Amino acid sequence: MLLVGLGWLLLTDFLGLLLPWMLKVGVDSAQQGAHRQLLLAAAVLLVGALLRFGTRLLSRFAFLHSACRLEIDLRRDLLSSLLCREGPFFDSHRTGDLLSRCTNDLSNIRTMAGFGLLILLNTVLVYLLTLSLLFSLSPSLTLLALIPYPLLLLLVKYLSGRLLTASSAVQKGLGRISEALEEGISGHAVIRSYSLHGVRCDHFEQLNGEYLSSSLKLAKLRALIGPVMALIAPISTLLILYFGGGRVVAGKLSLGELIAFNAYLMQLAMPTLMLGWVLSLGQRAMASIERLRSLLTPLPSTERLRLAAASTAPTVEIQRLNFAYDGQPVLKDLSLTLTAGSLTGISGTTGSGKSTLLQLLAGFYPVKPGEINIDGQDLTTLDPVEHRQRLAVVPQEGRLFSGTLQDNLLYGVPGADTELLQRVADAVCLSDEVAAFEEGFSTRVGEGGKALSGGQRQRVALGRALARDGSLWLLDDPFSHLDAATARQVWQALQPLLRDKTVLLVSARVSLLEMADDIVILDQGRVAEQGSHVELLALEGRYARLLEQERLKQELEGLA
Ligand SMILES: Nc1ncnc2c1ncn2[C@@H]1O[C@H](COP(=O)(O)OP(=O)(O)OP(=O)(O)O)[C@@H](O)[C@H]1O
Repeated sequence: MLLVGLGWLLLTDFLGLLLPWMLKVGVDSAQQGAHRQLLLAAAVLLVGALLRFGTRLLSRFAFLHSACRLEIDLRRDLLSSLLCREGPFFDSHRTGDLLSRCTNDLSNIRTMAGFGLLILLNTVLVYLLTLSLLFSLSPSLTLLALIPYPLLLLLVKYLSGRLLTASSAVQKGLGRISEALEEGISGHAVIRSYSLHGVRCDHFEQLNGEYLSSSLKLAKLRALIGPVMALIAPISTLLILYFGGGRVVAGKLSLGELIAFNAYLMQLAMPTLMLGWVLSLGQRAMASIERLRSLLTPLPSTERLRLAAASTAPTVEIQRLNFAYDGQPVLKDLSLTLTAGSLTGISGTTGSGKSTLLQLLAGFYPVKPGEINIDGQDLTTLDPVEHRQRLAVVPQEGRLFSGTLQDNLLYGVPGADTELLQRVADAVCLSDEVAAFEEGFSTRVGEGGKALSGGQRQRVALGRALARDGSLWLLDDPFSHLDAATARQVWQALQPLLRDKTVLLVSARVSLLEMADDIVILDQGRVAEQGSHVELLALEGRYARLLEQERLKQELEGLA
């Protein structure tokens, strides 16, 4: 597409050369009283102008078309690259900033790749073609006309550095504004309930102020470029008028040639002016490319093992697992074995590292070689995509996606039949509520599932995992939003379906762990107690206390 555009551009610029030449022929013919030649020159001029209109249109369309395709390709690569990133990446990048890169930065690159590139190539072509014609008309006059141009080059060099710095500052500011907007909109309920409307607006005002001052700085620089460059054309014209006029008087140059010379020189003026604009555009695009480069850099690929039998329940061995966020230790020397097809329950104090353990098993954060083995294979050597294909993960806040209940329940198995949908809904005790919705499974859940209750959201997230039918289940407190009776009912309905799976269930409600083959109580990243329900009761330790507390709480709630 670019090559086609370049072809049309070349034709446009060739036709551009014809026009001043016809002016020369016309003026010289008029001076000699050759009426027919004058008419012919005028006719060629008219046809040339019309043709140029067409070729210019086609060249622009081709360049803009290719830029749009580039933007689409880059956006697709960006999303695909973002979705491959692990937990640490998302911990260190803000959503608003990432959104700004996927919108504002891409738009800067598209503008440069479309109009910017068109103007740049046009400038090069016009300069090459026009200069060769100018030289053929009068080499000495051409050299005179070019006197101011080295000044232009120096100016371009000086301004480009300053423009790049100013553009980066503007784009960073835009990233901060997007971030504040994103947080303001998604956190609107908290902001209003804490009456922080004024505070947030003041903060936004401050960010806007910073953005304004960096934008003004950039605008001043950009405003300066055009007028400074516009000075160059008149200097050249002045020199040509004085020295060229002298030659016409001396009879060394025809009037037509002087007029054509000046017209060609004028043709250089526009691209020269546009060069300033392209320069600032180019610097903005360079700053954007820099911001996108880190996101688009492919992750280092290591030779990963293919899974032997991903569909059978695996045995997971955790050996002396240590993990820290930013140097802050969370899991310390943790060792645990989940035998194939067993149910392991985990409870413990808040912040003891339960969710972290699940995230590590899902491969969201890197672990050291040998710390986690699945079916005897080191997790760090496994193909992450294949590893995740056997997972059924229910995170603490099971995020739903805009769409219908059906879309969400079958999210992991698009295109599955409605029979599966009904089975899944039955298994997570959601069928009665779905039947009560006017539109049944076609009910829209709203952004993030906000049209559903917390308990319904959790059951949809459970159903989504069930439909996926993984062999390693990682459940992170999936019943926390359900009342004790419903939680027990859902868990009892679910258990028979998980019989041949390896399941790790984190639950703050220890009573749900009674049926587990192995129960682990975590405390500050270490195993505080481990055993079966009977063994831990006999121990009369933390587990027994937690169970008793829960029983008393339920009795009190019952009395109330
Ligand atoms: N992405 C993160 N970046 C930095 N620190 C984190 C991150 N996620 C968790 N932590 C910290 O790690 C510790 C363990 O958190 P984790 O969520 O694993 O605990 P938990 O046992 O699941 O807690 P809860 O029962 O409250 O859900 C906490 O101190 C928490 O502040």
